[in-house]
Amino acid sequence: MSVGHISTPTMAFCTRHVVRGFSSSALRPAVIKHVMIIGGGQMGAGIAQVAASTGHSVTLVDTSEEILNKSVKGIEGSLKRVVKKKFADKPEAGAEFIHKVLQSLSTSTHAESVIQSSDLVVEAIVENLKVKQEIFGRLDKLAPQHTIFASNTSSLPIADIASSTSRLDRFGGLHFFNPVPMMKLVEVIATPATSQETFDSLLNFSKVLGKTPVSCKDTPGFIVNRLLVPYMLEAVRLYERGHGSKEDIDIAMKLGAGYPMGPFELSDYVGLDTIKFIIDGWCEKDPGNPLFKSSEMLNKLVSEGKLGRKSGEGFYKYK
Ligand SMILES: CC(=O)CC(=O)SCCNC(=O)CCNC(=O)[C@H](O)C(C)(C)COP(=O)(O)OP(=O)(O)OC[C@H]1O[C@@H](n2cnc3c(N)ncnc32)[C@H](O)[C@@H]1OP(=O)(O)O
Ligand SMILES: NC(=O)C1=CN([C@@H]2O[C@H](COP(=O)(O)OP(=O)(O)OC[C@H]3O[C@@H](n4cnc5c(N)ncnc54)[C@H](O)[C@@H]3O)[C@@H](O)[C@H]2O)C=CC1
Repeated sequence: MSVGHISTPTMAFCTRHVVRGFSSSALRPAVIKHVMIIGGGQMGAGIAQVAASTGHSVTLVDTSEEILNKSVKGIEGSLKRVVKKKFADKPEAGAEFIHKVLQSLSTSTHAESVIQSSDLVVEAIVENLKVKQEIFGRLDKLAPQHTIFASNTSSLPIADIASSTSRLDRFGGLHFFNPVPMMKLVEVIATPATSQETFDSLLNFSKVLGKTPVSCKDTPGFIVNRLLVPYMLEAVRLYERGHGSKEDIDIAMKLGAGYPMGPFELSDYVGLDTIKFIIDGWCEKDPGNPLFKSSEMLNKLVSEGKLGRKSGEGFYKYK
């Protein structure tokens, strides 16, 4: 399926190679023009939208046309919200902007046929190490030398994901926040093997997207999730202990701590499956750490398919 027309792939490295191990005359961050985003869920669709809105040609990849149709519908809806503000007095310019963004966006169920023209691959599929390794390992064999790989993982070590490829110097983390069009932060993660040029390219790319990047080490949860996820789990445990209703806890953290969403609203927003993957993974690695203890309530909701907003029910019900 094609939403828009992809222009002829731009070989951003036609003048010089910029990654370690290449015959580069000068080491400079790469110019990233064509981006492949793998995973058209909440995060992948948001990243695709922002990248297509900032002059990149973008291909969004997922496993079925049905999912991709839904992703594109979501992007259209989000673009309308953006345009309502950005072009408040100029509806025609707003409509033209949406048209242009959608022209820069195409979709595919076959990453292999897109990889040759990709300067950057951003993976935003399910939070599962084996699945992420499998997809990167497969694409690594087909990707041009210059192509940079990045994962949007919330919690998995970037080095573990990268280990399925032969491009350790051209592999890093690009961790976006939900909802991507609104959240200004990107955590840029370097492993010990990530080259400076790759890291600089990822920093530059984040800035071109209009985001503020921060530099992170490849440690569990990087910065934000290392603080945020134990907080969300502690809220669930507080509720499990009967020390507050979820509604009161949410109100308390919004009005008492100035958070835009309470911990239960935020957990539903992020996705309970994602939170469970994160906490289970950390608990497995560091079982004695009380901050990484799971919750029976969370496990039960996930086992019942109550994953939060995306499934219609989590801690709360959504229509
Ligand atoms: C798990 C991980 O690995 C990392 C993570 O992502 S952790 C999660 C991080 N995210 C957060 O903490 C989000 C916290 N929540 C918020 O910041 C806000 O509640 C929110 C921005 C999501 C929504 O804001 P709100 O005031 O509650 O709701 P709402 O009035 O609908 O939206 C506010 C504005 O955002 C815009 N907006 C919200 N979602 C949008 C989207 N997906 N696309 C475009 N615009 C959007 C709305 O159009 C609205 O604009 P106006 O104010 O101009 O009308
Ligand atoms: N939900 C959140 O708030 C955040 C999530 N993340 C991370 O981003 C990633 C994606 O999360 P979400 O978008 O929330 O998940 P999601 O469940 O909304 O979307 C995942 C998408 O990946 C697709 N997918 C699964 N396997 C695939 C494959 N082999 N090839 C192509 N597509 C495949 C699924 O069909 C689905 O559309 C996870 O690693 C998560 O930890 C990062 C920041 C915030």
